Amino acid sequence: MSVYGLGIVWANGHQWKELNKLILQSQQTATFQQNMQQELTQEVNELCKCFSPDNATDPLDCFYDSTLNVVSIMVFGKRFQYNDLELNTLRSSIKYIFKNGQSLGRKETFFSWLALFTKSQVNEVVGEIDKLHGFMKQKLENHAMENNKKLPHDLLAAYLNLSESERKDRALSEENVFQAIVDMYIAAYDTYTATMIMIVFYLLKYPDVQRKCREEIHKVCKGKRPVTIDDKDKLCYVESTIKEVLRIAKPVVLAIYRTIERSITVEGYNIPAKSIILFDLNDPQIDPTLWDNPDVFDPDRWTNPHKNGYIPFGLGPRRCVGAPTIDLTLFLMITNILQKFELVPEDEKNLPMEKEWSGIALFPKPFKMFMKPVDY
Ligand code: HEM
Repeated sequence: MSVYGLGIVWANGHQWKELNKLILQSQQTATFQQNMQQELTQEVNELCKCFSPDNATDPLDCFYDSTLNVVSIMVFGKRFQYNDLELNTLRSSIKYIFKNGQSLGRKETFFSWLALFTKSQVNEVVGEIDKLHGFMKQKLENHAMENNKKLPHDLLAAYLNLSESERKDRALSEENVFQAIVDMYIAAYDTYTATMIMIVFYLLKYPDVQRKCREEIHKVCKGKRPVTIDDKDKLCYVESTIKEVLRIAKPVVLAIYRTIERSITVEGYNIPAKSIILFDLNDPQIDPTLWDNPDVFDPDRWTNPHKNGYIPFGLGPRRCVGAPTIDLTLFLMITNILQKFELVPEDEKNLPMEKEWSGIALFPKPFKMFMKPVDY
């Protein structure tokens, strides 16, 4: 199988536009959001079972599995059980590709990558991608049999809902869509995991912020009902806390690189055509001309909405294609965890602010934590 030029991340022009439209549209239906909410409620319950009130646990592995499940809900409409065979297959393939072949789709990087790896290693990555395409094909066939075309609540259903002629377009061929799905898993793997872990880290580091979040949740969601999408506007302090972590901790620092077609001049510097541009998403988020005391973690700063300088998901047409859902997902995951559990660090004196760079995202240094049930 050749994977050159397939998928969304390394595509341009018509192919990129069509895949971007399909993925964004699939997230916009009310049925998508309802299904997301339903599946995430289960996801939170299962994720919390990985933790205990008495034994401290490192959250990393569970959070990686949870990331795979978030993308699986978006794509297939369903999460997997943590011990499910299908999740094991997905995990091992994504991990392998992530470690060994992130830039496989791009020809020039593919060749420099080839120089570093033997032919059999290259074949192995392509083999893993091939396996994933087979997995997607099976899922697509199952979806077609389930006949849920009328109310699509995931990407595969939205794809099946396209007309015959739309699917004849090469940009929306099965193998292109399957590779875009692989791209989604790869794009989410470190970014979403690092973001969840970072939010939890700040809640451990700032127990007063955690307490205020929980108080707000209990006040708004009187009784034991789970937090829902409709509560989003009412839980302003939790929303502000999530935003403030994304601003100050910048789990994802760099946008994906772009090339420019024509030469341009920026502040007196000439940038020639075909230059590769990589911009730093962190800089505007801590720019003292845009933010008061930018180095201070202060969720209350969001009481006055900020328009400029907040770009954790990138900007422009190539902004993160998962962003509309991720905003919702982070909210539902964090609120539903905090509603039921107090997050307690194993050692509160050992939560250093230094971060570890994975090559894609910034993670806190490893830590362990307890989850203690709270009365509500
Ligand atoms: C909190 C979690 C996430 C953060 C902070 C994040 C951030 C980003 C950023 C900064 C970019 C580059 C944007 C640019 O170049 O301007 C990006 C691209 C992308 N993200 Fe995310 N992302 C997250 C989660 C996800 C998830 C869950 C998915 C998949 C479902 C996803 C799919 C993608 C894809 C496919 C691209 C490439 C888009 C393109 O090439 O047009 N991301 N993301």
